[in-house]
Amino acid sequence: MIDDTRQILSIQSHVVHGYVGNKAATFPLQYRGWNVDSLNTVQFSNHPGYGSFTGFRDDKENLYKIIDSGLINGLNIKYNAIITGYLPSVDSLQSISRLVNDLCIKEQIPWILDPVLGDNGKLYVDMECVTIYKDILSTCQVYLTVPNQFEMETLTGMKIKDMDTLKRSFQNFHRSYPGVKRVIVSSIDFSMDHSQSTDCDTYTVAFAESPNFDQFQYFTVEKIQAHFNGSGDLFSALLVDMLFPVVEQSVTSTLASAVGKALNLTHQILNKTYRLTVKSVETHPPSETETVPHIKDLKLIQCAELLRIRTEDIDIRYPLSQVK
Ligand SMILES: Nc1ncnc2c1ncn2[C@@H]1O[C@H](COP(=O)(O)OP(=O)(O)OP(=O)(O)O)[C@@H](O)[C@H]1O
Repeated sequence: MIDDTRQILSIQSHVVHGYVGNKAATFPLQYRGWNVDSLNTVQFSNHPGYGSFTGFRDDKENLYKIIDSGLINGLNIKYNAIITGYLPSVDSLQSISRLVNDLCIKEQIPWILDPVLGDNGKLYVDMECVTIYKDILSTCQVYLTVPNQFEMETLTGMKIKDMDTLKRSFQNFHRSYPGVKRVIVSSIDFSMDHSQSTDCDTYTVAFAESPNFDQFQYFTVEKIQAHFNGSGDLFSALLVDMLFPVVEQSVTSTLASAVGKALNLTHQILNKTYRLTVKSVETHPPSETETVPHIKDLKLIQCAELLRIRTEDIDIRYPLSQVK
């Protein structure tokens, strides 16, 4: 019998309660046939979105030793992919990124980098991390990066207001970070710019790949009227799965089809989470500062059956467009 499991190193945050970071990525990946080596960069009681939390951050020496002496030189593990998310300090971001870059180049491992900087106009890391991420992206070999709109704007130094500025931001990105092969901007909300009379019932998920960052493709996706924690971590985990299916299954041939399938599955999970949370949403309406309900915990366990679907059976439900 052929062992067709794949092996991933997932370097992300951990919460004891809830589903963000490694907790959002591990279960879906395991369910879809991956051996997940999850290296937790922090251990917090819960997502900071709850308003309060306790816990601790691991330091760069520990994280470095676990990867270098433990997993790579100790056990000689060969990974099919490495994903990096939240790293808790400037030091750990710098040293772990260098280590992962060297390893990925030496062993030809695809590196999926989530440049965790912030969301909705706000930085939630030290300002210095922006400089470090810029440095990493301009000097390293990255298979795929998945910034959200705010992160793309921060990394390219320009606001994304419409298709024209989005196009320029992809061009700027490629000029500044030529070693990054693929970029997917996970959710662009043109209605955030109140001077634009765009409809706010949809998101745009846009992507471009080397060598041609002068053109990009995008899906227009219907918005669920809620703010979810962990959706980005879930989406990048599912993307990895769609990009590297087991050899015996039909191979997902294009970035567009991998994005389309990952979006479909993400949305089914978010929709089910929304439905299952609706009762408590009704009893806990959005606060005065929020315009939509804040759903802090994905209902991943209740969505287990959704995760069983074979990659080739997942439809691409959203319209795909291209800008040249
Ligand atoms: N309210 C929503 N309605 C529909 N889709 C959503 C919604 N929120 C997130 N998504 C989907 O999940 C994907 C990833 O979410 P998002 O872009 O918000 O990630 P993120 O900002 O990195 O999130 P986080 O870091 O909080 O997990 C998006 O591409 C989008 O398709």
